Amino acid sequence: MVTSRPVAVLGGGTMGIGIAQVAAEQGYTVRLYDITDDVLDKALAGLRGRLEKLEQKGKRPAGDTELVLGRIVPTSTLDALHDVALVIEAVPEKLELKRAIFSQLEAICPPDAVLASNTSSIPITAIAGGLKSPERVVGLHFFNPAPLMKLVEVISGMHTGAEAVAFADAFAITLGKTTAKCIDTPGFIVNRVARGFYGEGLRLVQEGVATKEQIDKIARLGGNFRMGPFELMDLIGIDVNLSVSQSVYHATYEEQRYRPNPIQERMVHAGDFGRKTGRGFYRYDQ
Ligand SMILES: C[C@H](O)CC(=O)SCCNC(=O)CCNC(=O)[C@H](O)C(C)(C)COP(=O)(O)OP(=O)(O)OC[C@H]1O[C@@H](n2cnc3c(N)ncnc32)[C@H](O)[C@@H]1OP(=O)(O)O
Ligand SMILES: NC(=O)c1ccc[n+]([C@@H]2O[C@H](COP(=O)([O-])OP(=O)(O)OC[C@H]3O[C@@H](n4cnc5c(N)ncnc54)[C@H](O)[C@@H]3O)[C@@H](O)[C@H]2O)c1
Repeated sequence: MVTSRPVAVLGGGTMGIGIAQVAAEQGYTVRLYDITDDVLDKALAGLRGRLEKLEQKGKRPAGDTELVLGRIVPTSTLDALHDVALVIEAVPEKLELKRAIFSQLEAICPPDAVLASNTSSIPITAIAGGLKSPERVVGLHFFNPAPLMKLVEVISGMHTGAEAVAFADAFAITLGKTTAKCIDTPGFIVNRVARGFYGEGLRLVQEGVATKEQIDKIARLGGNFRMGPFELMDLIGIDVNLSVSQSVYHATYEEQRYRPNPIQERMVHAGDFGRKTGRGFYRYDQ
């Protein structure tokens, strides 16, 4: 462990709950913040269900579920973050929302706390812009599902300090992750590389070349990907994926190869966000 003080995770959605889980598994006390107690209850009930299942299968030691959950303290007030050493923000991929939260964090958290964002694509420099101490803002980009994926990108914004990078990097390593340091470039590394995977899959469907089912199967069997692009977009969240596409597109001064696809936009309008809403490119039991 890099600190005995609590760490905070902001947002108990797809990513936040997974990050809270891995931190709690390594002994960190986690303050999990979300907007309502109801959202927090649902997030923790989902985590309990997943942990209990693994415990029943003998994949985790008896009593482990209670131990891990006991270290996650839910809160719907930001003031509860007054004693943390590190914040990992995982709220929706919207710049204005993130900026508003970071400005509150700066006033509430101890002056030495490192403020990290799990953003997929928003420049760390833009999240830190306007803060009094941008040197403590860093990107800590986990991958979905956070408990299983080994990589974490550690991103330096224009004014990120070496101490914040070192602390965030060391923290991720204590979670058993492999880190990749990178500068604040649109989509960082993985999301930049992956734009073609989703974008070309969507174009093939639009052109009537193949169905989403065929493309997913071919990607799995012919490319040895764990999931095809449509299965993966459903896992990530169509809303999140669209935001990432928009963000990379705008950050590259509208390079055509990154242009978001209207199929994604229509699905977001319809509320078909993928696994988390039960319907995306495929249907899921809720
Ligand atoms: C957009 C962002 O900025 C960046 C990103 O995150 S891009 C997305 C990166 N992620 C990927 O590419 C994921 C690719 N897919 C996969 O790795 C796998 O398909 C998968 C791990 C999601 C599911 O695995 P799969 O074998 O198909 O299904 P499943 O049998 O349900 O799960 C396998 C194991 O993972 C566990 N698991 C699945 N989802 C989990 C979750 N959310 N949390 C914890 N454990 C999970 C299951 O419990 C199961 O464990 P067991 O074998 O010990 O019983
Ligand atoms: N989904 C992915 O595959 C993935 C992977 C890596 C990084 N990310 C990034 O992580 C962040 C979160 O993504 P997600 O997929 O977990 O989103 P999500 O939609 O699943 O969850 C977002 C959570 O934030 C909460 N929230 C909304 N407004 C809030 C506020 N003002 N304060 C606190 N919480 C608030 C919501 O209630 C929800 O629980 C985004 O920046 C996203 O780009 C996502």
